[in-house]
Amino acid sequence: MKHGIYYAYWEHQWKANYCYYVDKVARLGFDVLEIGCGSLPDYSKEQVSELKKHADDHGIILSGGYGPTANHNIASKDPKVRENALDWYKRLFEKMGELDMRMLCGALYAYWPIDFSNVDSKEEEWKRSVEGTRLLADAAAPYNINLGMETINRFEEYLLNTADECIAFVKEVGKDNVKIHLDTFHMNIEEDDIGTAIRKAGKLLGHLHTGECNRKVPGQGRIPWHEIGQALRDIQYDEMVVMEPFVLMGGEAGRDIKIWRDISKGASEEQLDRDAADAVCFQRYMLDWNR
Ligand SMILES: O=C(CO)[C@@H](O)[C@H](O)[C@H](O)CO
Ligand SMILES: [Mn+2]
Repeated sequence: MKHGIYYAYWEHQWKANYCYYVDKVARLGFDVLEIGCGSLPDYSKEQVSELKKHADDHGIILSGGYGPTANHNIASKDPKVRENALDWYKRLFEKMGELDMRMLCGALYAYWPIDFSNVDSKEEEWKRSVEGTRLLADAAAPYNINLGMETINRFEEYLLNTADECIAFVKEVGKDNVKIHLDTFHMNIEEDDIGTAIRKAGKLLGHLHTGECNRKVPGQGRIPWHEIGQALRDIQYDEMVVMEPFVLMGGEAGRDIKIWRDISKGASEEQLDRDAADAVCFQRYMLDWNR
């Protein structure tokens, strides 16, 4: 099991200087840095090789998170949008390949966060999404990239809210590199039983995000970590566990994640760092059955 953190814990925008965060997370005791992929297709050769060198020098694995914008919606009603989205993802996969990135996760089956004033019937959306995801999977396969279909709560998404829905979706897509991606924050809202959801996902679970009920770092809240650790052991989960805390107001991230108060309580960067370092120790202890 590899333990990671999403860079946006420290940031307000959906892009950043990832070299800085590679250095930081290596120092704090992580194995993985998850980066926001929105800016990657436009990276120059130099930017790619600089980031790759940082990651290699620090022994950090990079994974990719992406909340697709509406113009990157692979399930859009508009065929032109779907076509442009696929082209954009192809450029992304090429860059991810150069960076040795093997996981892209998020609401890749549609876009995020959803504008609920403009939704189609779930059945129609699902059908287009299955087709679009198959195309994405075929484009990602030559680079050995797995796609994590993130199961997201009802206030942000409407296609995949529960593990059951994600299992059905991934099975229908039927591509080896399309995996289930669960997130403890969303599961806390939607699942009857978090352990059961993980066990049902079983070998199809390809990625896991962690965070408390209010998106603080693991260990500062009331998510049932013992139950999750037991379920991960039951399915012998051996992929990445990436914490995704969000505690800062403002910017694109504050708006999309809906942070309307300073959850960090004015924490300095040093304090955020200490909390992350404590959280990764906690997460290894609670979840890593193979440690
Ligand atoms: O859990 C979420 C959203 O609530 C994320 O994983 C999201 O997809 C990512 O933050 C976008 O970059
Ligand atoms: Mn998540």
